[in-house]
Amino acid sequence: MGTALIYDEEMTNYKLLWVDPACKIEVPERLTVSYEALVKSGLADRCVSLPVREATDADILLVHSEEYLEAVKKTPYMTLEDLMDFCSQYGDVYFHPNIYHCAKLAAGSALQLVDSVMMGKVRNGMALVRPPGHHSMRNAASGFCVFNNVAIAAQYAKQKYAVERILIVDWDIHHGQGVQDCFEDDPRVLYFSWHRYEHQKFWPNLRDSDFDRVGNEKGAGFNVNVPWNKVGMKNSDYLSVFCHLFLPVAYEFCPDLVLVCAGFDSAIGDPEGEMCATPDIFAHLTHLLMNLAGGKLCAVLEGGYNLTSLPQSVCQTVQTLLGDPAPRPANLDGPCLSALESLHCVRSAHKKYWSCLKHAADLPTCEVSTKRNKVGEEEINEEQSKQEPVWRECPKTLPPDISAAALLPDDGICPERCYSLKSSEDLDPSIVNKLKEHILKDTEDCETLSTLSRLTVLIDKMEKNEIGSGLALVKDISKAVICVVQHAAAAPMNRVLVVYVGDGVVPFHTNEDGKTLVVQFTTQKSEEIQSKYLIPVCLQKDYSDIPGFIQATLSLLLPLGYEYDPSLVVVVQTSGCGLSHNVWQQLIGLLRGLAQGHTLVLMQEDQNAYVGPTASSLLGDPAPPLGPLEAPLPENVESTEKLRLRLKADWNFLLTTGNVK
Ligand SMILES: NCCCNCCCCCC(=O)CS
Ligand SMILES: [Zn+2]
Repeated sequence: MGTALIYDEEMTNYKLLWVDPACKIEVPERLTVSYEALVKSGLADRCVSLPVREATDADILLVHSEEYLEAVKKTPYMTLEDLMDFCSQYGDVYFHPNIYHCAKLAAGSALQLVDSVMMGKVRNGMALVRPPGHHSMRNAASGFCVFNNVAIAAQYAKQKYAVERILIVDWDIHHGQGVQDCFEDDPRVLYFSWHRYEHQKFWPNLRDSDFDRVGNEKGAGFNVNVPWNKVGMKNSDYLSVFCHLFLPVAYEFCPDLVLVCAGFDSAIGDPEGEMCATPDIFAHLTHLLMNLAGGKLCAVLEGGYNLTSLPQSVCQTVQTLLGDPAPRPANLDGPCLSALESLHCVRSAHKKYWSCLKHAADLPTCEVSTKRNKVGEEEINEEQSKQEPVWRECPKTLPPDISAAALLPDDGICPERCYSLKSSEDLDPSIVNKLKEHILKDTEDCETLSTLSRLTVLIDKMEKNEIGSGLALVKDISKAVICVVQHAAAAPMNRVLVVYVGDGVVPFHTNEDGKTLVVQFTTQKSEEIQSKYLIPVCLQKDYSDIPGFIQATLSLLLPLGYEYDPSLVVVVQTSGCGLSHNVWQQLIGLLRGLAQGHTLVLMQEDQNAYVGPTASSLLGDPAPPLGPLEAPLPENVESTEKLRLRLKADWNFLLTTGNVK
């Protein structure tokens, strides 16, 4: 199934007709540069182009009042001074004779996305629209927004498709107070928003945007606000909030549909956001949401005012929706202190509503710590913040010709869409000799020889990005792991993350050079941590505690993986670990966001039941939903938390609170 793209140049046919400094950044070129970038990069052609449509009165009345709609209907016939007068009753928004028409198209585009995703015509999609929507209220326009496109889409999905649970992720740099207002007592709509706040000094300057606004009555817990109290937030800050807050809560909620208020004023260079996250981060944010709701994701453009970073961010988002692997994230150095304080506050405000946060630290006793700068927190000095920010544009990556290769026993059936690495591949004698002297000293059995040499061929092709990912069923998994790790780690720049699922001794020791990082999910009690690079995640009894496994994956494995930033991810499943296919697919799907999607899965020969599910995830198919998650086993929460507290001295991404001590 494909990715929908909705765009119509009619939505560029309105603009600011008078002088208003607060509104001058919202220009038609925002849409044209974004769409042109999609065309130029070839991404538009890979999408399913859907036509726009006008939202009807009934659609708009799902969120807005009749009197507001009637008032907006009059604007096409207003004179210039009437229009200016009409705007003065609202904040930071302008009207134009054609904006009502465009606002109906913007809202209608979001509905087109919902229809095509819910009817299974496409897997996901993006709508490039203006005017944006997330600030507009039931009775008022606000912040360049006329109708609340995403809120209308959510109400529409509930009404027309009886969708039980909808997640709205608002990564725009402003708080979508219109969305919050619409759903704050609705437990069927979970709203995530981060936003520049600066202790209420930033627009829209609302007390209701702070972390303690968690929703009302039945909706308590279903409104999650992450205030950024400083500018200059970076990729690490955004990823930390996803790993330690948004994703654990989203997986517990288990939405049937994900809507994204895709504003890109949270990217570097934007005059409103003044943040430092680079456009490629949106590939990761999109990727991390794509294994929710069976991949049903509708992204609707909100803000984004830097005409260079906006198109780059839009391309990163659409390319990921199409299934291309995300680029390796550049220099992640961990969350800043201010971000950690915000994260700490939000997690403690929500710990009573979400079992995945039950263990979260309580608010710091001196609540003031979120109100003033911590001593020593470096201030972005004045002239530095005055300079025009520059960033390296992410190199255009074409997806590899072969997305996934399978290395199976000769009688194995290669899953469709997978390339089969047959044993007929002529064995390169140099590889064979190297293997003989290094690994296969004694045994001469040619089957192992053939398997191992094909594995090294596979790794070389992945390194050259000729093949994206691979799966192999092998007889002797220890030998295979040793061979793969040695071969992959040999190249100087390479780093290999080995995710070991199942008991048994890891068949090689990780030396302190950091070339390999092993994270082992095991049911055996772990003694002290041997090394920074061999991390035993101990899950009690078996792997039946799915919430516990997911919690460890999201808040331990993923942050470690992002900080380690491997060039290859090797996932090893030893037999009998009994992980359910769906959980296994979530694990593979999430890990695919690392190493530019270069994931190699090694399994014992007797596990060909996992071949299909593994291939599906390696090919970028969304993993099936797990269903709403119960509370993880207390002993698993405890052991994972203890491990995190022990490791956070070495790994910044494991921090979740401001008191970094
Ligand atoms: N009144 C002082 C100037 C503040 N500027 C606010 C502009 C609204 C931004 C809305 C937006 O970007 C939608 S995503
Ligand atoms: Zn915005």
